[in-house]
Formats: sequence, C-alpha cells, structure tokens
Amino acid sequence: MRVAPGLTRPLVVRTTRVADPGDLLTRLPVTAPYAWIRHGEGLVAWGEAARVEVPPGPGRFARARERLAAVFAGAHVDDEVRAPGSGPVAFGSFTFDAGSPGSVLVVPRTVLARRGGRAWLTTIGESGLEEAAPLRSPGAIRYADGSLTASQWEQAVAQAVRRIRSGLLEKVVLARDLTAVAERPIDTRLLLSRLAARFPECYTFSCDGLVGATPELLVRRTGQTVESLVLAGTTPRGDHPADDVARGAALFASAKDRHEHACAVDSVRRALTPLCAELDVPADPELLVLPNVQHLASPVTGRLADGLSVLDVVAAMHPTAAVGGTPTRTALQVIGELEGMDRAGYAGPVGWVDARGDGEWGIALRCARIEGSRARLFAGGGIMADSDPAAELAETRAKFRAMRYALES
Ligand SMILES: C=C(O[C@H]1C=CC=C(C(=O)O)[C@@H]1O)C(=O)O
Repeated sequence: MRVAPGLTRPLVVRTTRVADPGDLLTRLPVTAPYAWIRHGEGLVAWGEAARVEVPPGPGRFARARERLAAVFAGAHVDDEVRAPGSGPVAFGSFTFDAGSPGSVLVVPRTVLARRGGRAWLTTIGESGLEEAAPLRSPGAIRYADGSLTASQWEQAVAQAVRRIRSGLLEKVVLARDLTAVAERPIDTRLLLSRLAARFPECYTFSCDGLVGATPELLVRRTGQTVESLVLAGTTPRGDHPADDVARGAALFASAKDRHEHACAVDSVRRALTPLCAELDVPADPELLVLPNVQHLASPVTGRLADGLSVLDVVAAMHPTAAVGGTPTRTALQVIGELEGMDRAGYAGPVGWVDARGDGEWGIALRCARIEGSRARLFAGGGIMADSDPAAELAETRAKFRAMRYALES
C-alpha cells in the first residue's frame, strides 16, 4: 500500500453535494483519468491519495480487500451524501489471470459523481475541480497483428474445437489482441467521450491505462442487493434493418449460442448461490442490441446472505464462463496453451468499491491498454463444439470495432 506524498494518515475525506456538473467526462484532466459511466451517470476521478498494488496469486481479491480496508481505516470522513459511491472510493482493475501482475486499487484524490439526479464531489486532502485541458486527437492510427496473426488465431480456434469435441471441455473463450500506433499520444479522455456517446448502454471505464466500454456487468452491490448482466452468444449487427432483425432472431434460435450462453449463466448461478439468500436467474435470455453487435443477455439479481463486500462477490464470480469456459480450470489451461498472450486486465474485473463495500464491477471487454501513443486492443469469443473459426474471427472484428471507433473517429 502507498499513501501519496503530501497526505497524512488517517485520510481526511469530504463529500459535498454539488450543482449538476454536466457531462462528467469533460471534467477529467489529461493525466491518469478514472471513469465509470453509463447513461451519463457514475463516477469520474483523478489524482492518487493511495495505491494498493495487488500481488498475483490465489486469494488476491481478499488481500486487496484487506489492504484497502487498512487504507480506509480510521479515515476522517465527512459525507453529506451517504450513497453508494460517496465517501472514500477505490477504482480497480484486476488481471484476468490470477498469476499475472498488474492488479491494482487506486483511491483517487478527487471523485465527481452523479446518480439519480444527485451530484457530489469527494476530495481527499487539498484537491478539487480544475479547468480541463482541450481534448487532443491522436492523428492517424496504424494497426498491426498482436500475439497471433488472424490465421494463427483461426488455427487456435480449430484446435479448441477439436479439444471440445474430444470431450476435454464444453466451452472455452479464446481472445486475440491487435496493436495500434497513433501519430501522437492518445488522450484517454477523447476515447472515453467517444465511447460514452456511442455506447450509452455500456459501462465506459478507465482505470490505470485500461480503457473501454463494456456491456457486461459482473456485479453491482447496493447494500444487500446484487445484480449481474450475463452476456454470451453474439452476432454482428446486420447491414440493413431486415438483416439485423433476422440476425437477432437467428441468434436467439441458435442451439450453439443458447448453449454458450447457458454455460455463462450457470457459472454465475454457481458462484452466487452460496452467497445469496435469494437469487433470481431468468429461464430465457433477452437480446441486447449494441451499435456493433447483438448479444444474448440474462439479468440476474440476488440478495446477499450477509454483509459481504462487492470485492468478495467479485472473488467468487471471476472468471465466469463468459470469459473463461466450462469447466473453468480446464478452460484456463486451454486458454494458456492456445492464446499465446497474457490477457493482462482484459476480461478481468474493472470497477469501483466504496468504504461500505458497495460498488460496481464490469468484465473488462471492448477495451484497450493505452501507453503513450500505443494501444493494445483485445477481443474474444466463446468457442463451442460447432464453432466455425472464420465466424469467430468475424465476431472478434465486430467487437474490435468499439475501440477502433474510439481511436479513429
Ligand atoms: C469475450 C468477449 O465477449 C464475451 C461477452 C459477451 C459475448 C461473448 C461471446 O458471444 O463470445 C463473450 O463471451 C469479448 O468481447 O472480448
């Protein structure tokens, strides 16, 4: 744990109501912006009051929770809002693989938030609102293959299909990466505002260099209530309205996609059942239509049996079969063998937690890791016994479109 220079322990935290600040994203500074926004509501943050670098290994979520509790312990909190996300908050990103370094929780110095018509500002030490600098365009973007070429990735999918058909496993999610190099340093705030405008239904996020707009809510905890939106089963949008409707109907009727979706829902049900006094899992999925793809979606709700933090729920859920597979352990081995890359924060939990244990965590999808003028984009798809490698490749291209749009438009 590191407490920022210039701050004393315990932290002095103050949350005050503020007039509607307008578009939250326009308030962010260029350096290290944090964000979690959907339909214009959520939290943006900047500055660093404390940082918890989470060591890799089993039990990392519990360790993260303990270390964060130590940061929050004894904080002098003056909170006139007392709502989820008020008072001290940490933004976090955990790597997909428990063994990979790079998981982090950051307590920002300033958080600006809006929810349900109320807006508030939380500050730690000397901090506050500043005039934001104008957005900067990254200029032209050049793309290159990531760890595997498209055809190598198709071969990896074909191998996964063979392993599934041999009975080794039921489902595995394989991902690939693309690298992008811009003419000028990439302004994360520009990506965030483009993503939030084009994908209002998604959670536009930024945490420690990982930026994206994910449609998949891993878990929201508000008091005893937990909510999750399970996604799996995808088709690209159609070229015209009739094609679009036909694709949605075909997705709904596809035995392969329904089975792929059921694996993801089952993994969430299995994770949440021991934690919840009540759990409502719909029998059939809905269709979630986004600008680039359509998904099968199941909203799950539950009531927690006792006062677990959202981080405990994240620990129980990750990795769901929307990003791992079934059975989980075998799927993780196959991912390690076939993908040929470290996913880093992609497909890991990303979100925020407050000192009450409330918070919202998504699965980091449709995202990129930004470093200066370079970006590493990620996309994957669920592989089943009857998956077609070319169709899976097309699906990743449709998913890449979210970040490509943010970088290019
Ligand atoms: C793994 C990704 O998406 C997951 C979430 C929704 C639908 C998925 C699918 O249909 O394959 C994936 O399980 C990704 O976007 O990189």
